[in-house]
Amino acid sequence: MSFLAAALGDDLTLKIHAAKILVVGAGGIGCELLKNLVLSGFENITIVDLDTIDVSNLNRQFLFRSQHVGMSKAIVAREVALQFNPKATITAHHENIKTSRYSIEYFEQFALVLNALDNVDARKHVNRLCLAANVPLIESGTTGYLGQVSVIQKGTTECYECTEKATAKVYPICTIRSTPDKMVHCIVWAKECYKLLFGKTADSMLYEDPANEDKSAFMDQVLARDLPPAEYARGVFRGLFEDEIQKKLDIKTYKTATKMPQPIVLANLALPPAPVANWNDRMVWSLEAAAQAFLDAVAAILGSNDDVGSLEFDKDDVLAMLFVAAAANLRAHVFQIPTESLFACKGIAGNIIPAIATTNAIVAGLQVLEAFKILRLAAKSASVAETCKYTYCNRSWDGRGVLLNPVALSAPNPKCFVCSRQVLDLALLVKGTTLQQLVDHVLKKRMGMNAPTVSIGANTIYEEGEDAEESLRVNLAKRLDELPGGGIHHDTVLTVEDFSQDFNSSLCIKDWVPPAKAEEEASFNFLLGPEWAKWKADQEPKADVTMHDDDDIVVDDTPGKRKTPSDMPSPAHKRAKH
Ligand SMILES: Nc1ncnc2c1ncn2[C@@H]1O[C@H](COP(=O)(O)OP(=O)(O)OP(=O)(O)O)[C@@H](O)[C@H]1O
Ligand SMILES: [Zn+2]
Repeated sequence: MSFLAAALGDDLTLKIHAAKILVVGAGGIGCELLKNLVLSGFENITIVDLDTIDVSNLNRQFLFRSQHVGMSKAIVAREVALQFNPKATITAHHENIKTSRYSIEYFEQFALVLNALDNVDARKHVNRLCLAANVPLIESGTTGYLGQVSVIQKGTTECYECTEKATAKVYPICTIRSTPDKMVHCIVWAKECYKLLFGKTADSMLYEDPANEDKSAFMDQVLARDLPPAEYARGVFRGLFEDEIQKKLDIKTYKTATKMPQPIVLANLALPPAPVANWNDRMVWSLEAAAQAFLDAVAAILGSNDDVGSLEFDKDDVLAMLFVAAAANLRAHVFQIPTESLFACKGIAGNIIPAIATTNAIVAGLQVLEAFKILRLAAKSASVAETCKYTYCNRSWDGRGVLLNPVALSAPNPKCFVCSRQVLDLALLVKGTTLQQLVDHVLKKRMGMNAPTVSIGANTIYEEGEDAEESLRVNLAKRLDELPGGGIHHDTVLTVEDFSQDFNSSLCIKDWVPPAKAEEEASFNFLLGPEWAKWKADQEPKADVTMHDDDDIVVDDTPGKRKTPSDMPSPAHKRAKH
């Protein structure tokens, strides 16, 4: 430590010892970061992580060993890091950083916050709390060989939400529903199938009105929920992989296809006796094994889960993954697409890019260097924006022969609805939208709010959080135009607030009829801010413009890690629902 003190100087060394810092996340980056911080002389650290240690973490989260599997990441990370410097005070919390106890006042006690997270949602939340508490935030992320570190300070630098974090992939809906030609299409379909059978059925892209005479052949089997699980599983199998495919062949849906789909006749399969769940997950199943896995998974999910009807796919849920891998493989058999192992399916389903320990180590090291710069500044007149850098790791040497690229931090985006509090246009079909959809899809999922309050003028129509008025929940089921206080119409300005994040914004509603096709009826479309501006600009008459992506869907398979600029699709790419 004395060499370090000589290198850093007494002044900075003292500041490092005294600084109270918060680390959010004790995963791949967090373990490296905590180790670095302790070895750099930081002695007052709080670490928060909601997760427990999984065996798959051990290859890169070096504070953890096999005896720790199942234990809290934050608590084990604390115990192991203390061994590097027993004098340090490390406080560990096995909790979600979004819980109300981590309030703005809580954040105010820290000199610095360092993020080591893996999802955009938690990053947005910490971003808002750091802005509200006026504490500098050192943000980080890695995706395979790519990684970046940036520093956020209220009012002087870009915040985490000044630029759109656009990572969702877009697939044409007809490819998913009718003409898959890659395993990823089958997996997207299988995830929708999971929602159809075990989640919110009507929200699935595969759902069709049971009263519709032309509905797909599988709908009746899907809705026959009072059958015993094993019988139900066989019925759904026949509906999805035999009857529906045969029906489409009969009505010549595939007459121009180069490869004709082949229905799978369950009665003709010699199913293996052993349960497939015990097999090696790197093996590619035979058709019979995939069929058995499908039947087992459906029966097991129905038999073991009280939440059927509201389940959401999670790649780490063994039964959910078994179902998706089996359903995707069966569909791949039907469409003569090369099949994949459960392990490979999990990679595609979770959109996993393998984490690279070295990238995590580089990024965690860069975070500590930025922390040194911020502490050095404390008493001086220079600002974070002038001194700190946004640094990204390239995949290979760039034209100048560098792997690590430090660039100046950008100024706040004056159009940012978070740090510049701009009014945003929100276009949606007013008479086709409920308050619940607005709250779930726009306010929470898209705008990153945790406990939203919604008001029209002085009328609060909905609120969440501590002391929230429960009676307002009845408004969730109402259509926007039927809400109290005259309802929401074209050009109504809504105030949306989250007191826990010191966040507020105004949304100017634009009544918009999405040019949805029949397949899209079940999904909820909206355009927010720049997307609406682009939509309007695209409507201006132009010579010879081909609208090619009418029937695209956005597949929510966001890997959750922030990407480097070169890797980021443009915001317009994010929701190409034209
Ligand atoms: N809201 C949150 N509150 C606290 N910790 C969080 C929150 N969201 C994510 N984390 C933690 O951030 C860490 C991110 O680490 P990392 O990217 O290595 O993910 P992982 O879950 O360990 O690995 P993988 O996703 O590859 O299985 C995880 O330990 C995760 O539990
Ligand atoms: Zn911003």
